Amino acid sequence: MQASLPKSAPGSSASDSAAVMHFATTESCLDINDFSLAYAGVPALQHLSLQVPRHRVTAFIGPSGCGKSTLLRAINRLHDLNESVTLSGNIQLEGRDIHAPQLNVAELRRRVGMVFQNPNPFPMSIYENVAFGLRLQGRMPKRKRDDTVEWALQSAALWEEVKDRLYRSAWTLSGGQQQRLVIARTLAVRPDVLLLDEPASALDPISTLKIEELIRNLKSQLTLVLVTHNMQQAARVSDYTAFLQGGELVEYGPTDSVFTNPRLQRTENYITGRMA
Ligand SMILES: Nc1ncnc2c1ncn2[C@@H]1O[C@H](COP(=O)(O)OP(=O)(O)OP(=O)(O)O)[C@@H](O)[C@H]1O
Repeated sequence: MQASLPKSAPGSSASDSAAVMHFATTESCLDINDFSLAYAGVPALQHLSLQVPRHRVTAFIGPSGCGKSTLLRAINRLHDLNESVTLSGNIQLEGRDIHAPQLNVAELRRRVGMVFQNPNPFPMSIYENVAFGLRLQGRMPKRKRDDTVEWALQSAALWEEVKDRLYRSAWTLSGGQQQRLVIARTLAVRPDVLLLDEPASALDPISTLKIEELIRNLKSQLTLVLVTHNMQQAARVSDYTAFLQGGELVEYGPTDSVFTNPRLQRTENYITGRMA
C-alpha cells in the first residue's frame, strides 16, 4: 500500500499542508472532509481533511488540547447531546455521511466501537460484559452466543486468562485485563472500526505492551484509530500518523516518514520533544 502524500514544502502553513491528505492507491474506511467543530463558538477542530485507510492503524498525536479526542469522539457522534457543539464539513464511513439524517446512530456505534482511557467494564460477569452488545441485538441461540463470546475474548488475547472464571465479576480482573475485556466487549458486535482514546495510559508497562500487541494483531480484522500522547507507542503500533496542533492537521503520512523524516519543522519539534 502506497500513500500519496501531500506536496508541501517545509515551513508551509498548516492549512496548506493539511489541504489534501489523500491515499491515492489505498481504500479508505473513513473520509474526513473539511471538518470543523466548535464548542460554544470556540473552534476545537478547523478544516480537517484526511482519509483513514482500511485495515491499518492510524495514530492521532499532538499536544494537549489540540483536538485529538474531539476528532475521535466526532467519528462516533458522541457530541450529539452537547447542544453547544457546532460542526461543518463531513465525516464519511465507507462512503456514507455519518451525520446524514436517515443514518441510524445505534448502528453507527455498533460499526464504530470506542475504548476509553480508563477501563470501564460493566458491573456484571466477564461473560455478560462480552455478551452485552449481542443481547441488545436481539435473540441469539446460546451456543452461538457462547461461541461469539469465546471468539471475542480470543481476539482480545484474554481467553486463556479468563476461560475458567467467565462467571466471576469483571471487576476481579486487573486493570490491563479489564481493558482487554472492554476491547472484547466492543469486538463482539463485529465493528468495522475501533477508536482507542489513550487505551493504555492508565496501565502498567507490561499491560501496555499487551494492548499494543493486540492493536497490531487486530488490524487484520478491522480499522483502528489510536489517540496517544506516547510518541514511542505511536511509532511502535501505527502505520499512519496524523499530527494535530491547535485544532489543525499539520502533517499526515506513513508513520515511518512522520517520525524519521517529518516534512514540517513543527512536526519535528513535537516528536523530538522540543515542544510540549
Ligand atoms: N465538552 C467540551 N466543552 C468545551 N470545550 C471542550 C470540550 N471538550 C474539549 N474542549 C476543548 O476543545 C479543545 C480540544 O480538546 P480535546 O480534548 O479534543 O484535546 P486533546 O488533544 O484530546 O487533549 P488531551 O491530549 O489533553 O486529551 C480544548 O481546548 C478543550 O478545552
